[in-house]
Amino acid sequence: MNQSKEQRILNFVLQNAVRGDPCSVVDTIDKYCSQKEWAMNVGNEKGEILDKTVEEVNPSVALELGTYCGYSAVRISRLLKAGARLLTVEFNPEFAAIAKQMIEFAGVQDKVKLLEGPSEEIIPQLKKKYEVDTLDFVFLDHWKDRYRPDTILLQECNLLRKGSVLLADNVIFPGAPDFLDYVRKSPHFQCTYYPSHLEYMQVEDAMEKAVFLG
Ligand SMILES: C[C@H](C[C@H]1O[C@@H](n2cnc3c(N)ncnc32)[C@H](O)[C@@H]1O)NC(=O)c1cc(-c2ccc(F)cc2)cc(O)c1O
Ligand SMILES: [Mg+2]
Repeated sequence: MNQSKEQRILNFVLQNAVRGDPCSVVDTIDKYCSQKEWAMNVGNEKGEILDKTVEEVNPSVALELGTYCGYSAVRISRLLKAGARLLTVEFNPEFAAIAKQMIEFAGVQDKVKLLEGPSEEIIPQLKKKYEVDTLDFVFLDHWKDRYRPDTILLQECNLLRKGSVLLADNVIFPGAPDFLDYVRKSPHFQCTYYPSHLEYMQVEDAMEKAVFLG
């Protein structure tokens, strides 16, 4: 049976990146996806906005919604301080299997916990099952029409505290208009807009940062 695109991306990393070096894994995925096959990783341009936000927040507990192949899980976890952890959620079993191997090859498996299932089921389990108190940082990169309901769910589950930072990918393309409307109109969020481009393309995209005010 011929390989999936995600399997081809993983194989290219296994053959060309340096085991245990997260930066080389990130760079190798970007090389493959810009030169050979486009894929929906956050990419290097928006990845630098992600890096700056993670460095600014310096989270002890971070959540990612939408792991895909693990590109941003490796990108985020490489910046985490000792003892900090990233929980990343993916409901497609094929993608989760690829991401697990990507994370292990990069050598960040001790910082990353991959949770397989839909965000709407996993978010309500974070406190009791995954021993989360509150989240310092959340990267939203899953189905774009889930950003708003899952942001509300995070609030309902008391997973956000004063200063928790949400960063959302693709708020322009494919777009998350209801999420933008919600956080920008809410008195509980302070928002910042970061214009950028769709990964590996010259198409306009952007990221939105929403800081929870309590
Ligand atoms: C949604 C995907 C990312 C992943 O999210 C998982 N997922 C979903 N919903 C849930 C859930 N509810 N719980 C857990 N996991 C979940 C899924 O299985 C994918 O692996 N991301 C995108 O679709 C995406 C698409 C584009 C894009 C841009 C231009 C085009 F012409 C076409 C597509 C760009 C991007 O930057 C993206 O991020
Ligand atoms: Mg994205």
